[in-house]
Amino acid sequence: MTIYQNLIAGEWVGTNATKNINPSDTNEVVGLYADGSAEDTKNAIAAAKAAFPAWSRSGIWERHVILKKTGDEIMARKGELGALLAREEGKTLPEATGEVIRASQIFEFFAGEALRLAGEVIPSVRPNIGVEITREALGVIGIITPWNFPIAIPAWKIAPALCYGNTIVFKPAELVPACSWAIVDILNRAGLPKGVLNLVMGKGSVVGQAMLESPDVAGITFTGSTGTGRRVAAASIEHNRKFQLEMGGKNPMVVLDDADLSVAVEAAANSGFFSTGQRCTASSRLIVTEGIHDKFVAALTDKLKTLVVDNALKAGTHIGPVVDERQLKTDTDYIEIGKKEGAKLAFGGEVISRETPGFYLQPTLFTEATNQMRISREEIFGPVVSVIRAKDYDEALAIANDTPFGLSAGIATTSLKHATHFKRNSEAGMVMVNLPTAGVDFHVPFGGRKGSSYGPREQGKYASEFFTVVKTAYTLA
Ligand SMILES: NC(=O)C1=CN([C@@H]2O[C@H](COP(=O)(O)OP(=O)(O)OC[C@H]3O[C@@H](n4cnc5c(N)ncnc54)[C@H](OP(=O)(O)O)[C@@H]3O)[C@@H](O)[C@H]2O)C=CC1
Ligand SMILES: O=C(O)CCC(=O)C(=O)O
Repeated sequence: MTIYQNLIAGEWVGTNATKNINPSDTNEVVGLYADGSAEDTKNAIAAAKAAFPAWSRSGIWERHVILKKTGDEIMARKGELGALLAREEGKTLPEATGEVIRASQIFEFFAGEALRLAGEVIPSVRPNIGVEITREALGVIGIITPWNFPIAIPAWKIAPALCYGNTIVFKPAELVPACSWAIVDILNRAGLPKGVLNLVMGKGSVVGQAMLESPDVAGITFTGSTGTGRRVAAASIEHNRKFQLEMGGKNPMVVLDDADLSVAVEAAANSGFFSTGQRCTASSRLIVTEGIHDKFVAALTDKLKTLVVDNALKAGTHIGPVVDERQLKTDTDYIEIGKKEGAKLAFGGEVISRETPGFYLQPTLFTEATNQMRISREEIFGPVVSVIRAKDYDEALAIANDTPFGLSAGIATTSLKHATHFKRNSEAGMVMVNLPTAGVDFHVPFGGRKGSSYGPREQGKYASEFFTVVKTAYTLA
């Protein structure tokens, strides 16, 4: 098997490799991907540093063309890349293809943004002096991404970094290197100068750690677990480096007595179980008021009975496998914790076998949970959801906000008064009314509050806040 190599200073390098395994069929090796070293990371950082002066002063048309070409190629290859994503991560083919389309749209969006870079010219408070406010590129950006969105998250970090004139060292999650390799290959062929984008696949504890320790990395954008996020923060403060963290969620969805039952059930099933619950925006706490509680639980349970858990590539599959054995163990451990805590297992809870050997878990619903249980407080990151009773809207809102996280929050209601109040008073970065808590647009800000996020928002034009530094220049006329 050929080894998909790392890209360092414009050269494909690396002979050590790890296997990328398909979680729907563990007999299948998706490919062999380079296992980079700390030395590789240092070389990549040096290459990015050397490429920075020229790229940060490159013309906006050059950046536009490269980003546009990349978006176009990703879209043209959406079927093939969608299948690759489904094979390496376990998302169903329609979900994976949707994610590939989203990555393409992100590149198209930032291709447009490159042509809209602008500053401000304003008068000084002193006579005969002009003031210019501009945004300049930050420098070498370290990009560390998780396994759950193998193409969209790299896209929404790489595209703005390049658009605003930064150079990059990119370390994807070890479990899902294939889509990352593919977009780096596309960008490289689209004409990026050598050293502007460097790919170092390998272990977080080796490649990621070497990035954290380098004084030459001016900014790190990270998505992943809270534990690793804290390491990124501590190391970055040491180097006076800018950093941006997107971490976990324990996102609530409130269902009120006046909700449209079918809207509420669709939103809850999508939020909690699609993408196998492996989304930081997934809703794993359904907070349901007394009047609709029993009807809602019955209808959601009926819906879960119809969902097919199977190989991600198979037509008709609604829920693919869990990403790997370690995450499956985390999920099943939490199911045991939920039972011991006294929550009622209303549906699922079992690991299941399919035609191909993989990490298949039934969608799992607990009822009679309280917000103090560990299953209600800690991010599980699997298809495991709890229903918590609330006596009325006020109590439901209080429970929704009683969490260390604050990424997204949803409400199912037909009341304008409650929807408006919830949008205003939810302590989350993203609020959804009669919609799933997961599945966001590519052109508007993404991010949360409290323990979920740190630093400026990602995506849309708000991304410039992280990827640039502001300069104020005064000139005597
Ligand atoms: N908010 C989100 O979107 C996500 C949240 N999670 C949460 O995190 C849990 C664990 O997932 P996991 O993949 O282990 O998350 P991690 O935080 O370990 O992984 C995220 C990224 O950080 C890298 N990394 C790991 N250790 C270091 C380090 N010391 N220095 C720098 N980079 C490092 C990883 O590399 P490598 O993969 O090679 O180890 C990966 O690229 C999940 O169960 C879930 O709760 C996970 C993914 C996404
Ligand atoms: O819900 C989405 O669309 C994005 C979720 C996400 O970015 C994540 O889970 O990391």
